[in-house]
Amino acid sequence: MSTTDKKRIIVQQLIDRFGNEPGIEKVVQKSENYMEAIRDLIEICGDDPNREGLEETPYRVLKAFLEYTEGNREDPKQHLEKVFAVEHDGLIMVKDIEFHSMCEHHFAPFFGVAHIAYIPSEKITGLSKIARMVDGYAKRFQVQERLSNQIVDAMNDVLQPQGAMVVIEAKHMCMCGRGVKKSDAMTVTTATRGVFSKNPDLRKEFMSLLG
Ligand SMILES: Nc1nc2c(ncn2[C@@H]2O[C@H](COP(=O)(O)OP(=O)(O)OP(=O)(O)O)[C@@H](O)[C@H]2O)c(=O)[nH]1
Ligand SMILES: [Zn+2]
Repeated sequence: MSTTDKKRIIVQQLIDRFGNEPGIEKVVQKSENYMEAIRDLIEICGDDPNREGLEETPYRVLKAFLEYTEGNREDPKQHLEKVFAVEHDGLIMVKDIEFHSMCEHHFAPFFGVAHIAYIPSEKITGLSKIARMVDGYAKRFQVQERLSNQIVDAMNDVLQPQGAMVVIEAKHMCMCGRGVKKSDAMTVTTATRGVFSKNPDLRKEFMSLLG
């Protein structure tokens, strides 16, 4: 495939993602600048952007970044808005929700699992919708703490439960092959709202359900 064909594909992908919003030309221009910058980066790193394996890399990288940041182009709370009225007074937990995110400091992936629990008031939502909401916040340039808070706030704002809690366990690639190089380090964050903030027994129940 020729370079022109590949550029056309990227432009088409941009149009698919951004629609015909005013500003699309600007996005396309910035994308071209960015792809030139990636070629410069390859040179700065001491390699040849024209060699076969790297020739298409600027396009691949742009495509990959559009995918990593898909969540910027949606409001993840909307997934939760399809609610049901079911009487349930106990804890509802979805655990081991796999996610992949992107460290905003190094543009290195961080990934792991989110465990989410809530005690409803009147509204409950579909279980898969909770996982979709997690993806929407993960697919952005993130830090783990903000991801935890955005998830628990979405649960709290849309479902208005008695309380909600999230625990995230993740591995940060920026701490593995570079920098401090601690490949076994796992980062655990928690965020609580409502009754989970006030009641240590509920937090214990959450933790015991995690096993
Ligand atoms: N709190 C928090 N820190 C993060 C997260 N992801 C990456 N970091 C940290 O962000 C920090 C950025 O530190 P800087 O000193 O500005 O960057 P750096 O020189 O590349 O740091 P090193 O990684 O220590 O080499 C590092 O300590 C990372 O471990 C995250 O999700 N939450
Ligand atoms: Zn990082």
